[in-house]
Amino acid sequence: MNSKIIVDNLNFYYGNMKVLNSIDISFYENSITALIGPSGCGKTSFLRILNRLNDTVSNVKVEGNIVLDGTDIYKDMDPITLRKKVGMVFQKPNPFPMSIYDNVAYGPRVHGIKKKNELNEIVERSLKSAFLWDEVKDRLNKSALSLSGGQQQRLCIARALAVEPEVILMDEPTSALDPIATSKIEDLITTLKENYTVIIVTHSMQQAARISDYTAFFLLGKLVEHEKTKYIFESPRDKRTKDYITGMFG
Ligand SMILES: Nc1ncnc2c1ncn2[C@@H]1O[C@H](COP(=O)(O)OP(=O)(O)OP(=O)(O)O)[C@@H](O)[C@H]1O
Repeated sequence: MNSKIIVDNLNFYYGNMKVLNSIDISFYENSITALIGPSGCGKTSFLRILNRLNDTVSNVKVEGNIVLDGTDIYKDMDPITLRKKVGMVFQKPNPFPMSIYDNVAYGPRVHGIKKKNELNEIVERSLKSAFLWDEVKDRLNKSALSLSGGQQQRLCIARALAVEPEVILMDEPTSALDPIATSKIEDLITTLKENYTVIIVTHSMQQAARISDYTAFFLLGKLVEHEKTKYIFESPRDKRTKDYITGMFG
């Protein structure tokens, strides 16, 4: 079990407000980790720290070390390189207002790929990996906004995959979707771990239990427990974890 990302003694502040407190956690290669916890406990802030999305927010402070494959992502890596390695999928599907093809080709073009046949190959491969190819192969030049919500979210996953990241962050990627679309995305996430390290924020205990290998329970800015998902759900060590997953609070 190789650690892909090691977070060591992370503190995070919005202004004077400390929202993450002494977080130590590792994320393992080819595994899915679910981040769970009540609203406001800092899950989204934590996820955004992992690809430096908070860089643009004023008055924030990050303390501690976050190391990706041996390199500190704040001290020794620029955000562009980081975001190529660490992709993100958001809660609400957010395709760009352009064609399906151009959405997927966007990242590779930004990174300098111009040859049509190379782009065609990346678009097809990414859409296939996102389980969307068969549904859109005959209308690649149609607007991405013409797709259903579930298709749009799979397109956003294809867009993230197109730059060949190593880690994929997902912030409640199914919360805006119906059960059928959710189930498709869950199947897709499960296949992604063959090639990627996946970290997903979810409010659904069932989803965490269904798809993740590891679960991390956050409460009031602290990491209470991080274990194999099976242990978190069958025999949590901490009473607060047990209370949360059994619906006693949160
Ligand atoms: N841009 C911001 N500026 C100031 N405070 C913020 C900002 N974003 C979040 N916060 C605060 O930081 C804390 C953690 O928020 P965060 O969104 O990370 O929690 P969360 O666990 O993801 O919540 P939810 O499950 O509701 O999405 C909250 O108290 C929130 O109000």
